Amino acid sequence: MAMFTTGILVLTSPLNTLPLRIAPVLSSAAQLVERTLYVHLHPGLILGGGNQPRPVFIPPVVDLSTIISRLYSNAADVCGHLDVRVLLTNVRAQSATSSGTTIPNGPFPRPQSLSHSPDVILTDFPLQNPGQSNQVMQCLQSYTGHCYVCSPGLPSVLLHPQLMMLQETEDALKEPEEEAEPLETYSDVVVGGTFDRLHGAHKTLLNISCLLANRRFLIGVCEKAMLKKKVLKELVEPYSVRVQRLQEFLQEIKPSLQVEIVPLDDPYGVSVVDPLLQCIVVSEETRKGGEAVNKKRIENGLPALVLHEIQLLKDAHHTETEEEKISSSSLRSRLLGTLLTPPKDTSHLAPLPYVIGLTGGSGSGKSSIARRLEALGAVRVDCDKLGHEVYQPDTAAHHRVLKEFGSDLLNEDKTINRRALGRKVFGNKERLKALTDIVWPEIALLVKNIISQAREEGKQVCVLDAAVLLEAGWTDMTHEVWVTIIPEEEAVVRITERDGVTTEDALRRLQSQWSNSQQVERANVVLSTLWEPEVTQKQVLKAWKLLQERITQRTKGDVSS
Ligand SMILES: CC(=O)SCCNC(=O)CCNC(=O)[C@H](O)C(C)(C)COP(=O)(O)OP(=O)(O)OC[C@H]1O[C@@H](n2cnc3c(N)ncnc32)[C@H](O)[C@@H]1OP(=O)(O)O
Repeated sequence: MAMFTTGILVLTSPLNTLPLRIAPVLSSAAQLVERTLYVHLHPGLILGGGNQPRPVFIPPVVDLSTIISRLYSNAADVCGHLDVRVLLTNVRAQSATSSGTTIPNGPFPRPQSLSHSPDVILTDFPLQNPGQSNQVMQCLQSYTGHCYVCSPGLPSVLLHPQLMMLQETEDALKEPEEEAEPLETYSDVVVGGTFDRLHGAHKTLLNISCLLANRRFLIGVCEKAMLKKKVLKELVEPYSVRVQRLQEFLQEIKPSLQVEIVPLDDPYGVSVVDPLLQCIVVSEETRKGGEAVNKKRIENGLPALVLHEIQLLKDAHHTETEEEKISSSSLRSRLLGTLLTPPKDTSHLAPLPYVIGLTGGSGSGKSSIARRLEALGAVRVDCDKLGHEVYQPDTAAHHRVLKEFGSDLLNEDKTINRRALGRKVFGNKERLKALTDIVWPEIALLVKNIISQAREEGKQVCVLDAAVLLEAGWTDMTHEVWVTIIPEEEAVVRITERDGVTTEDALRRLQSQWSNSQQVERANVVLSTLWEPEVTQKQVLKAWKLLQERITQRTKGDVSS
């Protein structure tokens, strides 16, 4: 059970033993800290050795970048819930300052204030003997207080007092430590990316870029035009949110850097015109993009950038359908079926049956999801079908539709030719509105009757399977809105194959409905039928399980109030 919200972990193990210690140290830290774990690197720091150690600048070396990757990769494996941030305030190339001039490193700056105030200090420093513990903790508090703004008397915890670890360190120290290989650094460094839901791989890229940059760090962040091909693009966080997260992260990681964040509308952005840039940081996947940037720079008469490649982090928790690397697409797909935004106030509705308004573009698989929910116990209300019922001959709607759209719509058996009616209204906003003004109130009455009947029968959940629930303003009838999405190209293929209509007709129909993004904005839960049926089923089971928990919580609340 975690006892603290935010911790600072001061890592003191020498660079040659640190890699082995990271995973156990992070696991121990994760048992104490529940939200943010700042990591301060000071390899070889001696605590409690007589002299009070002071923070000093340490040079960027190749091993340090390996440690950073290892830290984020192990953090993703052993403490995925923690927001880990490796602080580089104390890492500086000998000759570099924030202005880029070449003077030797000055004194260590004033203590840095952190956005989350720490409530515990942790260290991997091994005790020489158990009696030394108080002295080491005092030393740790004083050292950390010189680096970061901390409240006085913060508790400190020694994570590895075990003799076993001490032995291991001593053994390692007996081996001659190799001279650390310096890392080539640059005044101006650039990276590009979407940076959706900042994860360990992003943080590695950003931290290593900060390690490489002495003066300025330029980041191109993908705007809408660059997101078209992304999986579940509708769930990508808004540009402003992504930028704000980056700014907050980088401000803490290396406050001395000049950080510039610019929108990226094409794969190159300013990287091909900025003469001051020296290095671009890429991954195995984006190396080709980096090479393309250099080609353009040379065409533009600018020097090529050094390509610094970092390794992609593996995602130990990835499922069969997800990518092996840590990726934002996997994070987005894990959101499917979960509650993205809490339900609005629905005190005007009877608490049960709990009504889910399930909507989504034509061909998005909404009805197949509704049937899966029905199999789990929900009452399914098929609004398309109810819509067809209101056209029955000798009903008010039948007469009004013929009056409005012409009697040429009549089949021989006096029923309305819906396909022909569809051709008249889909793609023509005014005509469609004329139709829905007639039929929506009628369909809504039928829906309300079914919900009342479900209530009388003691049913817990009703699912309104309604293609244009949001457009019709029917959210007032529902406790939650669930939206199914698939890319438009896929929807067109499904519609043409299923309904035997042309691509143009399919597109016209889709354009008569709200876009995926507009629907997702109003969704409490999002689902997608883009993958195999088993994947859809897993999402539905997850959504159903979480829904049951919400309903139980609500009913408990109602009973106790
Ligand atoms: C609020 C609601 O969602 S009620 C349910 C939707 N019904 C309506 O809005 C009533 C108006 N629409 C209609 O009466 C019929 O769709 C007609 C007459 C236009 C066409 O009838 P049909 O050719 O039998 O087609 P059908 O009713 O199966 O609809 C075809 C597709 O258009 C969608 N659609 C239906 N109405 C609308 C509408 N008003 N706007 C946009 N798309 C619509 C349907 O959801 C369906 O797509 P999907 O099954 O992939 O989700």
